[in-house]
Amino acid sequence: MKRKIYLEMHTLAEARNKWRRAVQDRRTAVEELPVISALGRVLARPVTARLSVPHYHGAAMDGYAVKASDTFGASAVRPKHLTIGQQAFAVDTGDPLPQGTDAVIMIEHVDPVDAHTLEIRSAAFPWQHVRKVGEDIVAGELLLPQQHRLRPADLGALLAAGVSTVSVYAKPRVWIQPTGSELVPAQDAAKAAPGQIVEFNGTVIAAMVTQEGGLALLQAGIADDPSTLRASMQQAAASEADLIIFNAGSSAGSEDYTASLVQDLGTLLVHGVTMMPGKPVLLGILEGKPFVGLPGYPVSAIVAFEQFVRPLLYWMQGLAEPGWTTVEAEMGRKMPSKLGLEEFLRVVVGRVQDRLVAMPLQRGAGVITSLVRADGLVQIPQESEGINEGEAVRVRLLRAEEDLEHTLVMIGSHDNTVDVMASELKRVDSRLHLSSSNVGSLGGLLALKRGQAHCAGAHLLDTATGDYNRSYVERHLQGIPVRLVQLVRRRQGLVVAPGNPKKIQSVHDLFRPDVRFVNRQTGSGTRILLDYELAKIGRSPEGLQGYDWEEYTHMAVAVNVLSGSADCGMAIYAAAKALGLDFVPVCEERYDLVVPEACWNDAKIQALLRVIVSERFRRLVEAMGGYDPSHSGTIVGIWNGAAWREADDPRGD
Ligand SMILES: Nc1nc2c(c(=O)[nH]1)N[C@H]1C(S)=C(S)[C@@H](COP(=O)(O)OP(=O)(O)OC[C@H]3O[C@@H](n4cnc5c(N)ncnc54)[C@H](O)[C@@H]3O)O[C@H]1N2
Ligand code: MOO
Repeated sequence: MKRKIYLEMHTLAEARNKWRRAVQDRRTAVEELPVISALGRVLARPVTARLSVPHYHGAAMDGYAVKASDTFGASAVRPKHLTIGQQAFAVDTGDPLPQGTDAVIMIEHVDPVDAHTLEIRSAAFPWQHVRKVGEDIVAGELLLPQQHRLRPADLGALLAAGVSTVSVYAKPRVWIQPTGSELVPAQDAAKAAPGQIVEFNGTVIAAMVTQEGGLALLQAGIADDPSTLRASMQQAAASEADLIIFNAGSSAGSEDYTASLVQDLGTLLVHGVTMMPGKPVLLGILEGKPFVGLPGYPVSAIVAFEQFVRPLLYWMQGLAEPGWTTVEAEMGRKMPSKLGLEEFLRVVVGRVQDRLVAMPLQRGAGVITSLVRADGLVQIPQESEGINEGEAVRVRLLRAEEDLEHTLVMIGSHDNTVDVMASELKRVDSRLHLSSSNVGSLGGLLALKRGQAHCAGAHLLDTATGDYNRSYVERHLQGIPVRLVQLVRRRQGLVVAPGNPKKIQSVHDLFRPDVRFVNRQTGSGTRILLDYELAKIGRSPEGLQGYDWEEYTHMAVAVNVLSGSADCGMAIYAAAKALGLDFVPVCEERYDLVVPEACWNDAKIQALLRVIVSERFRRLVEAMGGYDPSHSGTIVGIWNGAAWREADDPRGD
């Protein structure tokens, strides 16, 4: 089969219009359902009431049923007497009115004179405290229109009106076919070899189908060779499914045959939309059934689903596509975007000092956790070259709007203890949510300067003093009062092969001719730390084998040690632990929370401070290894915007 490159690309608006024109009028079959199992379903026909409700005149209060005309003239000065059993009949709420009565007097408003007589001090008006026939529902009236989605109260009205079954649109049945020879089932995740990928998009897509009212028919992954794909497409087309989704194999790769097959077996409407993520999405009709090829990258698949599958699931049940909840926020960082591509940016959102701030997360379409962590999505129109820092943007929320009030925005350098903080905050108050965006330590300080975060995480070593963060605060936060709160001390050291075969004990050993080192990139905190350690022993990097070999992450350093390419490298303990390597501690660095004075009394910050001084937090952090939390929560400096004031009271007040 010939390799298929995109047909002409469509803009998102064009593609959505074309799709709407092609499939908007499709409806699923109509089925008859018992009312008790019809919650959330959409009526295919109007429903009229079979019975009136109530179907008899009934008492609306506990008391006595009377004929109103018998009570006329009663007053406080001229009370009237009624004979029980002849003029007044005891009734409870809901009882039918005895023959000849037309009103109820509440029990509180009658005075018994004797066993047979009541005294009343005011007249009853006709139909007082009576639920008349048909007060609620009149037999034959329209109870609910068609295309109405049933809610709990609707079910009650239907049953009361004598309607026990309803005609509803069948849930759209959605065939979901993950494709790719590299896929392995999730239960074999631990056995996946390089090049093999755990199949999870199928589950994500099925969950979205369920959430939007469809019925997911999730298939096991299949190899993406043309004959297997063709056979499974034919099977899907012949099935009971109303809509077919194939996942992956949508782009231009040599194994991406889906587009050609759809063209072969049906009609290809769209292949390629100027959106990101989701560009290679494919729309067509396969033997009369709508067909959507969702891209393989998980974020692309989700974004494309929202644009093309979600509306169809509603149309198929006769509903318009519902809108999204959006809020206006201020963009925390400049985000350039490609002209001609509609971009969907994942952001964290929180209210900082009365402004809603949106901070972008990772952009990669393969990063599923960017959607796990995101509070919202910002759509950058294709005619825009990006968003400037401080610009107002519309954010489509992925969480409830009121959650934003309980979101603590943390910006700066990431560390594993931040995750412990986040989960502990939730434990003490399930509403509290820590949203963090990793922009590096310095980026965090700059965000504080712009008032865009409740706190920042920083570990900036001043090589002149050996102290952390202070000189950087002095330089970058002039006029912005902040407090430095120690979060943890974190161990940095030499990652070595298991058993430390080269007996590397300290940075002195890095100069041995039999030791090959792997370094971190210039400007990284760890590189600054190494240089600092070398300076402390009076050595220049000269003669250190591998000093110029730069890797960009702690894990990349550790991987080189694991593979034997290097004998050691400098990294945090967690990186060594993750790969089962040994670790020779070299020094500890301080990781601080930088909290603006303006946020200090914010309830979320106070909750965070309580968490990090807790015994439980210390235990959890200690258990991870490589951390010293013994001074967590200590205020290590109070900066008034121009000068430092020392503080050793752990809570500062
Ligand atoms: N030369 C070009 N290459 C690519 C283009 C392009 O225009 N020209 N487009 C890129 C874009 S944009 C996207 S998005 C991806 C889409 O790729 P496919 O739809 O063809 O999917 P695969 O290549 O098979 O898979 C990509 C990637 O997705 C993950 N994946 C796939 N299936 C699953 C699954 N069931 N569960 C979890 N994860 C899955 C996996 O990481 C694959 O590696 O193409 C670019 N390439
Ligand atoms: O457009 Mo692809 O869907 O980003 O990665």
